[in-house]
Amino acid sequence: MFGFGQLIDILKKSPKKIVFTEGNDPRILEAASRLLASNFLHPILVGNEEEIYAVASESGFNIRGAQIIDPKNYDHFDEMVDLFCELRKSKGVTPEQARGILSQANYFGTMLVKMGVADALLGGATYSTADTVRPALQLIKTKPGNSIVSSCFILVRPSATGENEVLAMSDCAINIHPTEDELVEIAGESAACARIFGVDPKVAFLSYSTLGSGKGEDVDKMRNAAAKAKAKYPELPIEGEIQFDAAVAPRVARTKCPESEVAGHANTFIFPDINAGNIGYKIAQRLGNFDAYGPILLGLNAPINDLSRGCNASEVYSMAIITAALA
Ligand SMILES: CC(C)(COP(=O)(O)OP(=O)(O)OC[C@H]1O[C@@H](n2cnc3c(N)ncnc32)[C@H](O)[C@@H]1OP(=O)(O)O)[C@@H](O)C(=O)NCCC(=O)NCCS
Ligand SMILES: CC(=O)OP(=O)(O)O
Repeated sequence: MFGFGQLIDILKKSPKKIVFTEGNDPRILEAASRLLASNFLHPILVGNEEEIYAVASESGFNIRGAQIIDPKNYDHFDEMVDLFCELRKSKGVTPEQARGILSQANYFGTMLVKMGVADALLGGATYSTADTVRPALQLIKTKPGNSIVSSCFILVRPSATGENEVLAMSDCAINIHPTEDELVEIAGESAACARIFGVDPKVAFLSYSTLGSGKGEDVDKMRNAAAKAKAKYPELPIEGEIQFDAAVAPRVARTKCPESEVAGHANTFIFPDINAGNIGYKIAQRLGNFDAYGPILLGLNAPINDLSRGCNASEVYSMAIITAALA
């Protein structure tokens, strides 16, 4: 069963440094003050020191002991510029352009991870997902063996049995129109992510159709992706194409696809595109009383994660722990 205790235990054995790109956001400062009060995850705040301390003191958060790095007077800035130019040489970036780009906290923070100054990064409290993720895609790149970076939300809600109900939803944040093959990769990565959070994955490739009840290109895409995923991960219970009600409600499953071992019990949901995924996870979060952790980036070569701009300090704290523990 998923509990933050296990992730904190991992960090206690091997404390990590996490960089926050929005160092002067009150939600980040509240989370940083909580992290500083324990000793398993050390925050690095990007921004102007005076400004950060002013916001912290106005908001009543004690951030004494936090490392603050200001791109404007970073000792290793020249070294960072050189490395950036090397990494982006195929794009013909000049040192002057690099200096401008690296004065932005999202690029600067990502380079701190690339240079090994920080182990992990969390951003997106005010930066959009695109602006948080793009530097990572450009500089950190996909893991060997992966063709794309994608993402997963872990949704957690207390259930009547007292155990948490834990679900995984993908890709709600990165790939706008994933292809069949990308959906297969997203499913494999999401199932692996779900397992980390104690879920025994049962994967549903979602659609407006269940096993041929509806027709159309989008139905074909989810059916073909599910078939390819079954062939690629024979050990993984997979169903698709399948509607959400048949995926989660045993009574509906008995009517729509009685033979399926996944239908009625799915817990890892693959959405056809980002429209469905992003709307879907936010409905679960805002109307279904699930806590939503993510987007957790999958297939990226270093632990960097995004926040929703609607996040609160408690979500920042939890996402910081998730990000660093998965490092
Ligand atoms: C992720 C995203 C920002 C990338 O878009 P982009 O920056 O316009 O993409 P580009 O095609 O210019 O690619 C930029 C770089 O990222 C890489 N890239 C783009 N998508 C990628 C992916 N899914 N996986 C791995 N690398 C990717 C490209 O190869 C390129 O690398 P290069 O500069 O070294 O050649 C875009 O897909 C997006 O906006 N997704 C939706 C984000 C969003 O709004 N989510 C909703 C809220 S959570
Ligand atoms: C994940 C997500 O939807 O991010 P935002 O709310 O910041 O757009």
